[in-house]
Amino acid sequence: MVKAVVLGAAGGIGQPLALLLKANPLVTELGLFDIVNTPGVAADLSHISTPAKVEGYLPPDDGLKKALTGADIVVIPAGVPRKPGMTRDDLFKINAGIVKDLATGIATTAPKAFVLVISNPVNSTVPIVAEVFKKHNVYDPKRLFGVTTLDVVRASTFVSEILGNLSLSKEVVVPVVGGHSGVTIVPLLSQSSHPLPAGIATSDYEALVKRIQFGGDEVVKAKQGAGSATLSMAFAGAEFAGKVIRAVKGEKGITAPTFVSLASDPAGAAALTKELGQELEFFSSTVELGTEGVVKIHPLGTITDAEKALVKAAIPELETNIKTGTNYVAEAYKKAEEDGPSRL
Ligand SMILES: NC(=O)c1ccc[n+]([C@@H]2O[C@H](COP(=O)([O-])OP(=O)(O)OC[C@H]3O[C@@H](n4cnc5c(N)ncnc54)[C@H](O)[C@@H]3O)[C@@H](O)[C@H]2O)c1
Ligand SMILES: O=C(O)C[C@H](O)C(=O)O
Repeated sequence: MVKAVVLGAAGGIGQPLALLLKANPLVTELGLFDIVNTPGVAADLSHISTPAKVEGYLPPDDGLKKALTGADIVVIPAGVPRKPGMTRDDLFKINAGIVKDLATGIATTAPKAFVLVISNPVNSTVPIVAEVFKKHNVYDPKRLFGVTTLDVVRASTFVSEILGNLSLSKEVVVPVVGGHSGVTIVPLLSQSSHPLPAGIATSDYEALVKRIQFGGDEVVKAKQGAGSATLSMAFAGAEFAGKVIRAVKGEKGITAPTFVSLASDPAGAAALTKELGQELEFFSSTVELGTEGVVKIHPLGTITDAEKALVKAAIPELETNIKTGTNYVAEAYKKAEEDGPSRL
């Protein structure tokens, strides 16, 4: 039995993600929560002939609590998307509060659930969830993931395009490490399961790296103000959620790059920290998944000088993003204490 819950389920990502989770035969219950439209989305999905029982909830009458009760895995795509000219950090002001409130709901109702954060800026929203869970004394770093799978999906697609064979894209595996925004997105193309053409021009390699790092901008620009990636994100989110579910059900050897706390595997973190040359609280690296979540954080391994430079360039922004999330929760709790009795 697996209950999956989507928070933000009526949105551009939420709806197709809920569809793909409904199509996953391992999901037996699907809880959908949003501030609008979930009863309609749930009624629609409930007619699909797969095992999951679907329920939609809204905020009145404790909808969040009802959606989360009994949750095994919670995926969060709630929040505002970018418009042209915005960075993911520009979303922080609105999305930080949304994610903090939803994390409070999870901490109080489903503290053992695996939590997959899609809401941007991921480099900051994941630390927000961690800090809220710490405040509620329910933090298990092995169970919290920032979803960076879209970067991996893009890398597979763009590499297979360069290799002239899109049908390869399902098989092409490129570790993408670091974080999920601009220069913090670091594709390790030297470790691609399918090497780039021998003698690829430096300018072509650099253009590919840039396209993977800024693939989100391509979609934001093409949507002309109507939002950011939704369908490709739903595909990526369902892919990652599917891996977590399979691992939790006991399948061995499942790995994926994902943005995790380095406290989730201190031994793996020690090796990674040595490679990075400094400590970071969160980092996206290839992670082995198991029944309790993170089993092992893999090191970067052998990488080229160009990739070392990309990793180095990612670190300052990652550090700032992580601090932004952590400080936000500290300040919110401090303010709540000063203001007196609160709902935190
Ligand atoms: N991690 C990634 O790779 C990745 C990829 C694409 C988009 N995103 C991010 O995902 C988020 C959602 O994008 P979208 O295109 O689906 O946006 P959207 O506006 O289409 O949908 C967001 C949904 O969240 C809901 N929502 C708002 N406040 C809520 C709350 N307090 N509780 C529950 N639901 C709430 C809205 O009602 C809406 O239905 C954005 O922050 C976007 O930047 C992340
Ligand atoms: O680009 C965005 O804002 C959405 C998402 O993070 C993406 O990578 O497509």
